[in-house]
Amino acid sequence: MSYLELTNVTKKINDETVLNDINLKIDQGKIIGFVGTNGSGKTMLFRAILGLIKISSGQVILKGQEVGLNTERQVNVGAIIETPGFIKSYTALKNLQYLASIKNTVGKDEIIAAMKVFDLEKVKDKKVKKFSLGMRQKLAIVQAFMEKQELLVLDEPTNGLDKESVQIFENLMNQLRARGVTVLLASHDDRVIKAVADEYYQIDGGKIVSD
Ligand SMILES: Nc1ncnc2c1ncn2[C@@H]1O[C@H](COP(=O)(O)OP(=O)(O)OP(=O)(O)O)[C@@H](O)[C@H]1O
Repeated sequence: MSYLELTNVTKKINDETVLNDINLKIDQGKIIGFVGTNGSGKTMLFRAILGLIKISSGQVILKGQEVGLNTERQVNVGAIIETPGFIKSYTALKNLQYLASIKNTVGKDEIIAAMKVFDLEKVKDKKVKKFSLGMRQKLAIVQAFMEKQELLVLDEPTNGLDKESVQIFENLMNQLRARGVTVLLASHDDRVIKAVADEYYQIDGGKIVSD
């Protein structure tokens, strides 16, 4: 059985079919890209994989467990889905410590080590409200991998990142792959995806149109 398997996944909202009979099999330890224009269904697909929406029909199975709205996930998943919801009056470090306190698997030292990937340890005591868009995005990437999550679901992770930071992101993806982490990566910019993904799929109108 594949690590992640989607079978006939369809999501209808009112009269619109936003995911249309998606079938996917993804092996552990791969970086899989999803490319598509605005509104093609990438975020909705990720919501279905994360169990954030009730799909209209079909099935999502992650590591042998069906993903649903009311099931507690066994797999530790890191995600960036839409605008990261940090507490703006908290510092960067306090935000990450707060998120880490939910599972309580990593402490301050590990969090700071993860921040160092993007040089964020220098601004760890700065409040997130004073962060630029790119800095927030880097913080979102850090929260997605800082607990050594085994699956990362990253929607437009390089949004707002400068060239140098995109390069750091690409290096990070290669390091995570070497550690056996599985990454799903969506972007309307196929450059990053082509640079890091083992395979990628094109999504159009809620359908996978090519791979
Ligand atoms: N809350 C919602 N209610 C109704 N329709 C929605 C909702 N959210 C998304 N949609 C529709 O679902 C479709 C897929 O949207 P989705 O957000 O998955 O696209 P996307 O590929 O992630 O686009 P982008 O590149 O802009 O992030 C679009 O047609 C959109 O209008």
